Amino acid sequence: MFLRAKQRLSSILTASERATLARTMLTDVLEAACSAPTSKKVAVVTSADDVAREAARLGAVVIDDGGANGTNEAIAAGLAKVEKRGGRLVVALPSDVPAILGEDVSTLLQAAERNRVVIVPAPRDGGTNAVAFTLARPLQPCFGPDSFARHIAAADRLGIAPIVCRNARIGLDLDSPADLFDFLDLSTSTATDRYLRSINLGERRRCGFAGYSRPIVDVGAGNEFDVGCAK
Ligand SMILES: Nc1nc2c(ncn2[C@@H]2O[C@H](COP(=O)(O)OP(=O)(O)OP(=O)(O)O)[C@@H](O)[C@H]2O)c(=O)[nH]1
Ligand SMILES: O=C(O)[C@H](O)COP(=O)(O)O
Repeated sequence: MFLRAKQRLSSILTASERATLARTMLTDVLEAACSAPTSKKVAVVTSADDVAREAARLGAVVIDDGGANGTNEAIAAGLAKVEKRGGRLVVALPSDVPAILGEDVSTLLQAAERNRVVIVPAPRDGGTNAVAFTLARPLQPCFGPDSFARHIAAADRLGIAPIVCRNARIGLDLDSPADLFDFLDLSTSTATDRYLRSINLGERRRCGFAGYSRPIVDVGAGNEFDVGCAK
């Protein structure tokens, strides 16, 4: 439910602004996923009616996650239904990475086609912002604290050396005020950028959120490739 989303932004956004941001980010992520030349179908996994309505309006298939408790249960519910409908290759994305481009989704699908498991790290917190894999050898979703390391271990359990795709657009999930400012600095042509500027977020930055510094978590060496940032 959009109104329950993005609680970590409560210090800088009102409840209504957080709900609008969540809905707007979903629009950007779905637009990118639907525009990816190699993606066949886009599904949104949710049990929230407002999210389901918005996803359907944006042309996505809606999969009811049966009230899943958290990302991992939701992804598992979604994968089960995608497989039943004949799905073969999937990219699992959160809805809070609005800088993502259609070509990024295609890159993940093509890499998963070749290598069977692709992991996109969230460099700021050791998390994971996307995984792609074949349903013949599905990767266990391990989202949560230190999920990047846990996804690497899950690929290892499959006997697969995953591709680590370090993509600055997908790697920026909007959880904190600093993430919002970093996102605005990308100056993307997204609905999320237009929305954040429409509520003068930059002004709030000047009123006391300046000077944010952020540690970068080293995701370690490996079978990696870098994708540049959006402009
Ligand atoms: N279907 C489903 N998706 C989820 C769930 N939890 C997280 N997600 C997805 O994962 C993304 C990233 O999760 P979070 O960063 O924790 O998003 P959030 O819960 O709105 O953020 P906070 O309230 O600040 O923790 C969300 O934008 C959703 O797309 C869930 O319980 N069910
Ligand atoms: O690794 C994860 O679970 C994702 O990056 C989401 O993490 P977050 O809840 O901190 O956004």
